[in-house]
Amino acid sequence: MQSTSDMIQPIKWQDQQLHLLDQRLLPTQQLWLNYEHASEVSNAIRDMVVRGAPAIGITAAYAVVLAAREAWNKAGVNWKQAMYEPLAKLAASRPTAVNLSWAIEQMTAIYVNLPETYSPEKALLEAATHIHQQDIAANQTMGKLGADLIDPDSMVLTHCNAGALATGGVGTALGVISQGYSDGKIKHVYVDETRPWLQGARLTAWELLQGKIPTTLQADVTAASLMASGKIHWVIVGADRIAANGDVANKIGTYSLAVLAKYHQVKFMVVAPLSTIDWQTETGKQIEIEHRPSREVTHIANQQIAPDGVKVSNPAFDVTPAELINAIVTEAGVVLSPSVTTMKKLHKHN
Ligand SMILES: CSC[C@@H](O)[C@@H](O)C(=O)COP(=O)(O)O
Repeated sequence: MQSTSDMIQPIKWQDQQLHLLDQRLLPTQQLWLNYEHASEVSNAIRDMVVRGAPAIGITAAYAVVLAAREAWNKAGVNWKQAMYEPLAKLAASRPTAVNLSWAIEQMTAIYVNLPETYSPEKALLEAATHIHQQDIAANQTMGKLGADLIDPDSMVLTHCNAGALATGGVGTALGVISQGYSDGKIKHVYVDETRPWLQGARLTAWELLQGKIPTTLQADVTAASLMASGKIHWVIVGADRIAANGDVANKIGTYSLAVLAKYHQVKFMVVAPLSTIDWQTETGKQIEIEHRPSREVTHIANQQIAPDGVKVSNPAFDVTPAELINAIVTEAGVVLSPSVTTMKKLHKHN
């Protein structure tokens, strides 16, 4: 499989520290930041040093290890109580990507059963590493399952960044695209720049070029005329949270692409691990949408582009109704025409 991730691994645990590739500076600078304190990792997630739902979940799992070490050093046998505050801050760092609370729940389920009388660090590091490895394996499986749905010589459009930078492995949407390219299913990828944070221009275009996959970057507003020209066969995106009925929260602009795709008879694929499915949330209407600072819209690369004092709306995500989606690809299988009923086949795997 042609991989865009041979050189890209945004999250590393080394020398008892968490190392994150600062995604705010890509593609022009590659700077690694080191973390020893859980509260600093919470700030890193909030400030988008690391972003993308699965990557946020993996980072959070390692942050729980740091929180446990600090709790043990500070409170000794009372370390479990001392975990509450740092984990509450971690859980609040970004609200929409469910992988964050999923990872904290997985780690909590481990630590509640650990003895109080010795350091929890080793056991929790094993659990965090397992979450990381699981995501790498899920990416590989999803890549194959998604690529199998695509006809040879297809052209695809992707939005935001759902690649190696957003996950532990080759990526979700970009995992399918990499696999599809090496299988001869995909011959060209169009990438939305993804205003306002420009994940597409800064991250996805960079990853695809490293994988030597033929790529065209375009302004988000180009999608309609591109589809009308007949050049796009699939839109392939990731997800931040999938409700039990198959509604999908993903980067703002995903919903408009799904509406456009329906109108132009272009197929629409969502690729996400099981950790992105929130079975407690019945429909997309209940998903909390993060609103981010105005400055992301009024400025580009620290350059002001809007008048002082203008009112700004900056929702980071939108919800695509299940009825606009042709396939949800997970590591446990593909759900075609997602709905409450068809999604049920995945539930037994969670
Ligand atoms: C595999 S990542 C899927 C999503 O997390 C991705 O498409 C996305 O919307 C990321 O948003 P971001 O705000 O950059 O964290």
